[in-house]
Amino acid sequence: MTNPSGFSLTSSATDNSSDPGGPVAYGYTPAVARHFAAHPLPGATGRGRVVRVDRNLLLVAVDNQLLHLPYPLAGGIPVTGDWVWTGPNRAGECQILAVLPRLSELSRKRAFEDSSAAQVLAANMDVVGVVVPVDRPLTHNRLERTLVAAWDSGATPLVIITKADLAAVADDVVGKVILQAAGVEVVTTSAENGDGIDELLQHIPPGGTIVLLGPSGAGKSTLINALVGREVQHTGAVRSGDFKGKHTTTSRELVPLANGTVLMDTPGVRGFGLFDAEDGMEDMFGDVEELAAGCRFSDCSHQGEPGCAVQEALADGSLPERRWHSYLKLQRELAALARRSSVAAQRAYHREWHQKVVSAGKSQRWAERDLAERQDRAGGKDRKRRR
Ligand SMILES: Nc1nc2c(ncn2[C@@H]2O[C@H](COP(=O)(O)OP(=O)(O)OP(=O)(O)O)[C@@H](O)[C@H]2O)c(=O)[nH]1
Ligand SMILES: [Zn+2]
Repeated sequence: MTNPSGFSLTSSATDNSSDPGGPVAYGYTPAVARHFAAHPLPGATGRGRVVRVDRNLLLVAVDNQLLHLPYPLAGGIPVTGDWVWTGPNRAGECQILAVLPRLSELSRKRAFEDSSAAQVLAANMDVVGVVVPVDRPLTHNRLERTLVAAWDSGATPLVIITKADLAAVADDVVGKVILQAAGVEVVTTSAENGDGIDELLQHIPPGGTIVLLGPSGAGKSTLINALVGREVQHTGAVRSGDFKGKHTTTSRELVPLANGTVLMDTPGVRGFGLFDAEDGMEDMFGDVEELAAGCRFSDCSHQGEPGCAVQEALADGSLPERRWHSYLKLQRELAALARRSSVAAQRAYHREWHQKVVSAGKSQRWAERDLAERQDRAGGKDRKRRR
């Protein structure tokens, strides 16, 4: 195989038999290999992942090298985390040929933009870590809305409590956050004394990518340092197609961690706009709510009642249809979260009650029988399903 641009082509699109092909240190898992196989591209010879986005060039891990490559001429604008097909251009230089469909994405969407105008910030995260410091916990509402946005990205949210060593406040806050997290898993960490770091890593699937979101001062940088402290040194030199042989050290936004997972540390993503006072999610639909408050009936369902301000605004175009639909969608998601939250609260209550009974010296069996009887008395009909 010729190697005109000075780097080795270690895989081929047509050879998907044995070699893993892609940049394994950057999250190239068997699932990603299948994603490539499902989106073949004639002429593609390399499989890469965008490690950092700069103004003029993209830093891309291609197979087992890091390369600076120009933006592709067509086929979408890559963002950090994107999987790309690469191959030689006519001059024989490596270039990005196509961006694969994203498995998840975080995008910033301002209140009055429609979704096509949303700016994608990062792609293909598996876990969105919502960082909540014990010394300044989020309000219930804000945590819920952040979790909605995290679910919306297509990744799995994980609530990461930081600074748990601040004992005076920790227990109280941890308990509250677990209830508010509505069934989303919660890990408690302290970068100060190293607690919970291993547990956090275990919540990332093998080869998976995690990104951290959280307000300024939440402890993200400190947590990242604790995670990267175990970083595998990447030995491949960075080489640019334009400056052959010129080696440069470079910072990366995707950082391979020692256990094979990948940390995404993209400055623009960290705060994610969610926590900015001016365009916080909380304020996103203030105008819609104000509008709805002007309906003739206070319990207006906005579905055709007389004097409905929402229907009027939709009719005269002052409330765009799409915006009304996103408002309804967010309301539905919040309602679903609230339902899950109360189920989680019930489970937590039962667990706690069991523990109290057991620690009082009674058997678990007795506790369960008694619980079942209490539920029967309370009108529960599901006794048969109980063991
Ligand atoms: N006690 C304690 N303090 C911590 C811990 N982690 C971070 N801090 C402190 O919290 C403050 C903020 O931490 P950062 O890591 O800078 O927070 P950040 O989320 O990166 O903030 P931005 O860079 O503004 O987004 C610093 O003073 C840290 O020393 C911890 O585990 N325990
Ligand atoms: Zn109405």
